[in-house]
This record gives sequence, structure tokens and C-alpha cells, in this order.
Amino acid sequence: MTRTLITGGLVITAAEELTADVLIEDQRIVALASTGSEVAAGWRAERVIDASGKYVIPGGVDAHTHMELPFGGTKASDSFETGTRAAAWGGTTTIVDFAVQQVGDSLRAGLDSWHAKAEGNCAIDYAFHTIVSDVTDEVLKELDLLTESGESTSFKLFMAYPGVFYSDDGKILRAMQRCAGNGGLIMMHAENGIAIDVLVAQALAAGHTDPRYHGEVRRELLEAEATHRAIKLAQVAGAPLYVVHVSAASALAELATARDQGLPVFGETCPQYLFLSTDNLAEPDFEGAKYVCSTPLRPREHQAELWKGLRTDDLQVVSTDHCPFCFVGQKELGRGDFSKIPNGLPGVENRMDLLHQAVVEGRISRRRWIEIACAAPARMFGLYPRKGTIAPGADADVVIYDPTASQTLSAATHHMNVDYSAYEGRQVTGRVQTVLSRGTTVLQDGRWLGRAGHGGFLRRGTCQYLG
Ligand SMILES: NC(=O)NCCC(=O)O
Ligand SMILES: [Zn+2]
Ligand SMILES: [Zn+2]
Repeated sequence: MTRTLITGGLVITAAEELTADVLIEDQRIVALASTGSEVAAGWRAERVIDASGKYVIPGGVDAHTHMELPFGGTKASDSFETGTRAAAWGGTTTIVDFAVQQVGDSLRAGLDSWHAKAEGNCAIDYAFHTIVSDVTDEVLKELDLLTESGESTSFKLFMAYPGVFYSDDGKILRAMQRCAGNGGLIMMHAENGIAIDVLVAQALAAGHTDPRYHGEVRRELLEAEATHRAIKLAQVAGAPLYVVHVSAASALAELATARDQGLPVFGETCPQYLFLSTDNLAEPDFEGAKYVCSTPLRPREHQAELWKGLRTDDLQVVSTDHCPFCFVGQKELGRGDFSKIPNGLPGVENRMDLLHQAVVEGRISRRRWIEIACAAPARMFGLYPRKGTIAPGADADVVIYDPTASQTLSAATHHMNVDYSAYEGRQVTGRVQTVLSRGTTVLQDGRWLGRAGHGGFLRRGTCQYLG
């Protein structure tokens, strides 16, 4: 047995902050005691990490990533190896990626192919949601089996992307009805894709081909309408609902109304919607393509509403929707036709730092930072308290975070396999110093010690916000 002791840091969880020593045995946290207390003074360990002046926080849980996702004739540029390494550099120690069901195939086939991509390649632990592209009687049975076994207890459906991932309302309702009975959680990409495709064709016919039109045709109203419809369908089915990548204030208002009515409706937003805007999409010389994602970036005014939603718990989770495509050779596929720009932004390495910057700026508290980035995603997707907290019995996924270090985010220094940073040149205060993944030090004082294959697949429980 190897004992590790982290001494003297400010331990921050979603529930409390205390200056404490943390005792780890092999892969698990076994005890916490106030620094300087008699109990802590009696602890001995082979390895002692001095965290004085630093924060000791749970490793981040990023519940929305797309490593190697095939999209728009290309595939996301981070593999499970490069993407999970970058995640760890940024203080994230668990990702939940999306296994994709191809139309005509089973969910099983999609999961098998995602296991093959991830197994033996991840630096940190990982789990899978399943993207359901084809709701059939057989697939409905698979929703039961996968939820029961814990292999995948959450299922993403799309109201967008007709002809690719899109499900009509009938299919959505049937999947929701099934999850109402089996405990699975439906995740929704809420945009009216049928209407958007009409607007895309009209924009292109009018010669509007630049990246900024991506934001214009994916109208806020069409996110709000789809969010409203998804909530009503979930209500009819008696099922819980988790709306992914919420970007529009009016979509958030739909969630807030539903939650005020006591409905089991949850929402996620992403750093890009909190820190970037349509100004980025409008950057000249096709640079706006770097910021094409769906739902799209919105005008700056939406950011204050999203921050408010995070403070009031109308939004519970911040995930990255990390789906990187290089500018050269990938985003460029859409020169002359914005609809051919592969959708997605890099960010798995930046989330913890950007949210800490929000702490520095007084937008959220330190505990709320840990709640929305660690504890809530773990609870939402059945991983708590193994992940998302620092407590006896939890996996020793621990980050020593320097809250005073300053850094400049840049593609020149990041570890994601993508040739640009969506936050190029942005100064942030705070930096990950050391990262433990199940007790193993994968990053120490800016030195990479991790290895592909250390990360293991996580079976999950069901959503822990439901009775
Ligand atoms: N979000 C995005 O633009 N790309 C990834 C796929 C999705 O989450 O819809
Ligand atoms: Zn989506
Ligand atoms: Zn996504």
C-alpha cells in the first residue's frame, strides 16, 4: 500500500472550505483532518505534497466531450490519448464522451466502437453517454439494458441536424417514455433543425456564406422553441430532461420556468457561451470559423443571463462540448459555405481555469466553481461521490491549484491537438500545479508524468438529482 499526504492546502468542495490535510491510500482518499490537528500530526506517508498557499480541489468532471467524433466529412482532432492528456493538464480527471449510434446500427455497435477508440489510450478515467440517432423498438430495449448495466445511463437526442442525428418528436417522445421507466436521462440538443435548414438554404442562396451567418440562421428563437418543446415532451412522458450546451437567454428562461414548476429539468452551458460571443464569429478573413459550434455563440448580452443562471441553479453544469477541429484543413472545409464548417470548439484544457477566472472576477463563489465543474456533473451522471468531491472513500482525483499564478491561454502552450485556441491571448489568474488521478501523480509542477492507459472506463449509476 502507498500512502500519500497532501498537507496545508485549502480544501474546497461544493459543500465546504477548510485548511486540511488529505490522506490517500493507493487509489482512494481515506481521511481528512484540519491542518495542525493532533490527528493530522499523527499521519505518516511515503509521499508528502506540500499544498500550503494552494487550493486542494476535486479533479474536474467534464461531462460533454467528443474525442475523435466524425463530423462533416472529417473528425475531431483530439484522440482519446491527446484529449485526455490535455484535460489533465487543465485539472480535469474524468470525461464523459459520447458514443455515436449510426442510423441502422445498434447502440451496442456504437459503444463497441467507442470502447475500441478509448481503451488503453486514456490518461484519466472516462465514461460514455450514447448518442441515439435512430429510435427503433430494438433501440428502446437497449436503453433499458445499458441503464441497468451502468455502461451508459444517459442518452443524447438531437432536434437539430436533419439527416444525421435528428430525431422527430415522435421518436423523442418514445425514448423519453422509455427513460421515464428505466431511470435513464435524456440529454437534448435543443435547436429546431428543420427550420434552421430552411434558413441555411436561404442564406446561401442570398450569397451569405461567411461564418457569421452560422450564428444568424441558428436563431435564438429556434433554440428557445426547441427547448420549450423538449420540456413539454418530457413532461408528457414523465421523464427528466438535461438540455446540453444552452447558449440563449430565452432558452434558459424556458428551463427556469420549468424548474419553477417543479419539473425535473436540468441545464448545461459551456465556457464558450460565457466568454465568447457573435463578435468572435464575425472576425474577418474567415477567422470566425474558429468559433462555429452549435448551439451558436450569441450576442454578448446573453452572457450575464447565463452567469445568473449558474448562480441561481437554473443551470447546474458547465461542460466544454470539447469538439476540436483545426483551422487549417478542417474549419477551412467551409470556406465559401458556412454550413460546411465542422461544428465544435476546443476547450477541455481551459474549463477549470476559465471558471476560476469567474471566481476571481466575483461572478461565482469558489464553492460554486467546484459545484458546477466537479460535483454537479458527477451527481448528474451517477458518478458521485466516487468523483467530484474530496471525501473519505472517493477516488483520489485531486488537483493542487495555484490561485495566484497568472497565465496566458494560447495554442502555443496548450496541449490540445488543435492549431488554435478559442481564448488566444486571454490572461487568467490561477493555474493547475499538480494532478492526481486515482492516487497516481499524472502532472507535477508543470511536468507530465501520466501515461496513456492509466485511465479506466467508469460504469455509472443513474442521475442522483432524482428521487
Ligand atoms: N456542439 C458542436 O458544435 N459540436 C459537437 C456536436 C454537438 O454537441 O452537437
Ligand atoms: Zn449538441
Ligand atoms: Zn456536443
